[in-house]
Amino acid sequence: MAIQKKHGKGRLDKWYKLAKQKGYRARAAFKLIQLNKKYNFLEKSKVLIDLCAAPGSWCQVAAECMPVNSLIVGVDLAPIKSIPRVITFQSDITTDKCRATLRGHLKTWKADTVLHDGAPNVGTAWVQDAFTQAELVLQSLKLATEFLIEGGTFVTKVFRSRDFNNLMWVFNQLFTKVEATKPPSSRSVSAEIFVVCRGYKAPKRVDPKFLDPRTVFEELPDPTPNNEAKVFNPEIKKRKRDGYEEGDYLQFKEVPVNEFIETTDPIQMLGSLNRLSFDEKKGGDLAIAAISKMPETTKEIRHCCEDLRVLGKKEFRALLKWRLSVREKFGLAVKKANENPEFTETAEIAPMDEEMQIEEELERLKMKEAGERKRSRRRENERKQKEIVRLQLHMTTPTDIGLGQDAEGESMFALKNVDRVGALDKVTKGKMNIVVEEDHNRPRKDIHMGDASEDESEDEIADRLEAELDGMYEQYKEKKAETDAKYKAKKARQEHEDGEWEGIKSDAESSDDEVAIDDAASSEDDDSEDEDEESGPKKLTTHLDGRDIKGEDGLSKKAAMFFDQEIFQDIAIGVSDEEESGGDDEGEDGEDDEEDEDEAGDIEMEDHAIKKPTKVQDDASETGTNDGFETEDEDEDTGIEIVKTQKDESWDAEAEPIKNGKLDIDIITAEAMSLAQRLATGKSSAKANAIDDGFNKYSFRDRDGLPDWFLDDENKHSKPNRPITAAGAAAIKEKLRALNARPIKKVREAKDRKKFKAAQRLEKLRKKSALMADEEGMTEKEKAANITKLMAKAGKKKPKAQVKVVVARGPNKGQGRPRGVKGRYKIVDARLKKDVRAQKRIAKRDKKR
Ligand SMILES: C[S@@+](CC[C@H](N)C(=O)[O-])C[C@H]1O[C@@H](n2cnc3c(N)ncnc32)[C@H](O)[C@@H]1O
Repeated sequence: MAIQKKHGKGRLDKWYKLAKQKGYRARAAFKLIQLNKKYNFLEKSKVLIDLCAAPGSWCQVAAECMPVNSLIVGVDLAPIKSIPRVITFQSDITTDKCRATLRGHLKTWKADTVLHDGAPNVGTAWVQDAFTQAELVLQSLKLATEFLIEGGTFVTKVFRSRDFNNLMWVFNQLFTKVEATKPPSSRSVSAEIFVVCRGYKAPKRVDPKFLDPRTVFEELPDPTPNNEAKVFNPEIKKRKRDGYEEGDYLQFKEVPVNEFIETTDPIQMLGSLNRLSFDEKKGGDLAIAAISKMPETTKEIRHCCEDLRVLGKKEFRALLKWRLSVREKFGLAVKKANENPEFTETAEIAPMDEEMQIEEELERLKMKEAGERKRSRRRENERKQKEIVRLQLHMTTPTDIGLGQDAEGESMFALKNVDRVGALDKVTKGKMNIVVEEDHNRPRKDIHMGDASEDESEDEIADRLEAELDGMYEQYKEKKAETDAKYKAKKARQEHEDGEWEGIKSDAESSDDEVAIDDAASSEDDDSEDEDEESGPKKLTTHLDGRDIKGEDGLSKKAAMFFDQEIFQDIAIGVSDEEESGGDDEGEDGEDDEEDEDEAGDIEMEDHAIKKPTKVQDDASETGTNDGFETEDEDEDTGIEIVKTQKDESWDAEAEPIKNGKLDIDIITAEAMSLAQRLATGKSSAKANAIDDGFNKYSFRDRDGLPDWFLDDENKHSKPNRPITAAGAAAIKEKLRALNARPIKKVREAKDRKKFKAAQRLEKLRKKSALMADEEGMTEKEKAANITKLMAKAGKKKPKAQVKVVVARGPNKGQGRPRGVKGRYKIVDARLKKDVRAQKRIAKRDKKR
């Protein structure tokens, strides 16, 4: 049974083995070691409390890392075998008795660090367990607030559950720096995460609500970005599960259109139905037939009735107007006020105009919709919780569920993720109070990104949705960067090349769940409020604006920078100029940034890059190092890479690229090689054709104002298909073969070392000869003979020191230098020596035969 359990969680992993080797009582030791490596809190601590310490591996680590004579106190429900330099006792950390015992041990001292690795036994009821664990965390925090010194550190394990954000918020209220991190030794399938809270603020009085699980983990009615701000709002009640109406299990709802005309609550109908049917068999035949024939019942109205769920404000308005006119024709009462009985009274007193009426109706619709959204969110949360349970049972992996890493598709389209962005960012930075203020003072659109605000115009809504989509895309990119090393590398390259990434990057970082958790505190929590105010959409706008900055020539900033390079000094840029210069200056700053090409006036080879002049590549092995050329990572999208040779200082766009019948440019893709070969034929038609080819559907794409996600997607899939000739492919193959044939770096370095040593020896020799030449007591002949001797000696290889082979014998064999052996020696096994000799003998005998 025990063995099974060990295998069950993959316990016999490297950390388990390492813990065994090092004598730690649990593999958990490495979690603390790794946390301490990152944050260095143990070395600075003199007093430490380890809550939930059994079997005691954290205490062992603390005893190793903390200064001698430190006080370490460990407590657990389970007994802890004694550990040198550590005081341990058995108690429940949620009890007063435990508190009193701790006080007894610490006397008047304060703890520099409080550790908590407590976990109730995680079984099948994971959701319940997670909650109890969260309660344990709060309990340990309570003890920490009592025993920690100002500036002290609290390290706790937390499970990534729905209470996680609430806990983070509380930590942020009590500590200056809070970071959540998962040490490498923590199993990836485990939902545990460690939160390191540094700089205890030691407030005079801690609001008991901060430490009361009932308030902290209270379920929120509306998981909008600022929901955590309402954690302590006593008015918030638990969410009610309403589910489907009794007996109503149909999701698609349809009623005959005449019911809509007759109803007194049309808004309710529009909000809850999917379709208004004109099918005469389904409703009052006559009424429907009459409605159908009316001129007011236009094609558009019929179309709107087909699917109410996809309608917008405008269509609803049209339907309501149409209903009124049909009612009028039927001689039914047409109330100017909202016909909902709820509002009838008000209508009589102060009749609203139609516009206001519609607005109000729409508002109600919106509220209803919001309710539905909430319900679907709740269903989604429940699904995730089930997934977590499945995860605990090893039926799934964390990436399958939304634990900070939604599946790609989900993260792209789950609007709620965007909602969380700002909230979590602010939660982790402890700025919830600021959010609350903003909530009061600002229009809702800044905060409730997911819900439409009443005052928003259609344009504003569109803008907001666009910004949300941009935000989601940034988030998606961040997540992708976390999991996809290739993507990360590409992004890093982009960042390196393009300072414009900065804004987006920080924005996205702050918007990412995981990143926010891991990096929140490290990214300096002192961010000013102003920075907080500049949330998502604003920064995104900055980014877009930044990209649109035009250079003097009307080029984009990036293109302008590119053409600022020396090699373009003499080249006039633009379509006409290009023609003037014979069409040779077709390069441009390729990579992925096709958007620049139009602005730069470069009409061709959009993916191709002309690199800044660098040195020749050829005699790299000669020089012994690869400093003969600049190493550039090849981007998958890069086309041509033209490297200016050292000799050819006068390289310019018009220089002849063919020398001795060979292309004197460094081309790294088959497409580019094919094109270059075509051009290198020197035929004017080839050049003209190449230019003509440049005028294709990809050349003049208008990308102004298009969102990043769209452009990135387009860049990925919509690119010109350039022909590759057999000769072009062969040339590239040959190039690569030659490149591969070059000695590897290590060999070149070894050769270099050899050369360097030879030069050193020569220098020594030169000095000695000079001394000898100056010596007075020697004849010239003697001097010459001596110098020749010196030179001969220097040229000789030093004989390799003999290695004495010693057979290991006796009880102490293999321990220390054998007696009577001087110089280099090698201990061999007697058996091995005999075997080797026997083999040699046999080989000799066979040879003789
Ligand atoms: C993961 S283990 C701790 C491992 C420990 N950090 C180490 O390095 O050896 C979790 C411990 O929490 C303890 N625990 C759970 N609830 C507790 C409570 N209310 N009071 C004290 N200890 C508790 C359990 O007894 C268990 O030994």
